[in-house]
Amino acid sequence: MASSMPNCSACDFLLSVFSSRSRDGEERNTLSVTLTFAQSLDGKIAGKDGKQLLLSCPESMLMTHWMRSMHDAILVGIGTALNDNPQLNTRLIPEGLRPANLPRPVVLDTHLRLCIDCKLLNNFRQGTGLQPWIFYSSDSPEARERQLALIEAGAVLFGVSCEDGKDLPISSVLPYILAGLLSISHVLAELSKQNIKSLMVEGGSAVINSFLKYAYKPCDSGDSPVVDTLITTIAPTLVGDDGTGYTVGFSEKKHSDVGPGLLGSTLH
Ligand SMILES: NC(=O)C1=CN([C@@H]2O[C@H](COP(=O)(O)OP(=O)(O)OC[C@H]3O[C@@H](n4cnc5c(N)ncnc54)[C@H](O)[C@@H]3O)[C@@H](O)[C@H]2O)C=CC1
Ligand SMILES: Nc1nc(O)c(N)c(N[C@@H]2O[C@H](COP(=O)(O)O)[C@@H](O)[C@H]2O)n1
Repeated sequence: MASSMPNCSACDFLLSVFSSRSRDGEERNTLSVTLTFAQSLDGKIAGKDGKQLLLSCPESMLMTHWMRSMHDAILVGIGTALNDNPQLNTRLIPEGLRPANLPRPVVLDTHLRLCIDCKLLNNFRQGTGLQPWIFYSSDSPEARERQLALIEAGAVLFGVSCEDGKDLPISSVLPYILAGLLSISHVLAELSKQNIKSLMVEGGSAVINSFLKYAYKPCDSGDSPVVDTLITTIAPTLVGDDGTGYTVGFSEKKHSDVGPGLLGSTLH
């Protein structure tokens, strides 16, 4: 893939970030995870009540689409799927340059709330997107109905268990369980089983929190950290306190290869 990328600032930036990592991934033969999102200077990824914001400049949006083209699958949470109705495709790459292989859309949707007429399913039905993979964890009769409706609409479903919150203080366990957060290690293990070698995680805030929580901690099944690469787009704007942000901080552990890149008006 990398060899077919044209000379442009977005591609140069991505090649500089990923060239060493792909060698690592090949050697380790494991799933590589990129966590990436756009934020304001004051750390917000969306406006009040989750209002979708265009934080990336055009150069940075193009970089994001090139980055999508370098991954086998793109993951978002159901909050983002319902709020933004994203396509998670590579349509901003000019047609002659756009790689033929499309990334697989993946949604973490504990209670199977995805709309059957969302763009992800519409694109699949129209032949312009891969079948979305939905990870869920519900066994109620209503969930059974939703399963059938989503399968009929074109989704592929994977049942996984939820995080049990065993590392949390006792007072936080109940709200955590009620939130129904799927086990990230189980989701990643299933994606690996399905031959996904590279995963790009785009958000939203709860999903970013989950991946930051696990970023520098080994999964149950392996020794490597879950997140291999973190790319944050920082837009020169302020959203304010009522905006939506992530709440989990970054670990103090030393990071290797930290570096900035400027594309258009945004820093990465
Ligand atoms: N600026 C950016 O780059 C991006 C911004 N966004 C924004 O994020 C907002 C949506 O964020 P949220 O409402 O927090 O929704 P989200 O997209 O993070 O989805 C959260 C939901 O996913 C489900 N889920 C299942 N397993 C989970 C797990 N292990 N960890 C976390 N969630 C899990 C739960 O039902 C949870 O409520 C929107 O306003 C959207 O515009 C979304 C993506 C990127
Ligand atoms: N890179 C980036 N910059 C922003 O300013 C954004 N708001 C986002 N949002 C993410 O992109 C999804 C929309 O994807 P499509 O354009 O529909 O393919 C949105 O759901 C967020 O995940 N990203």
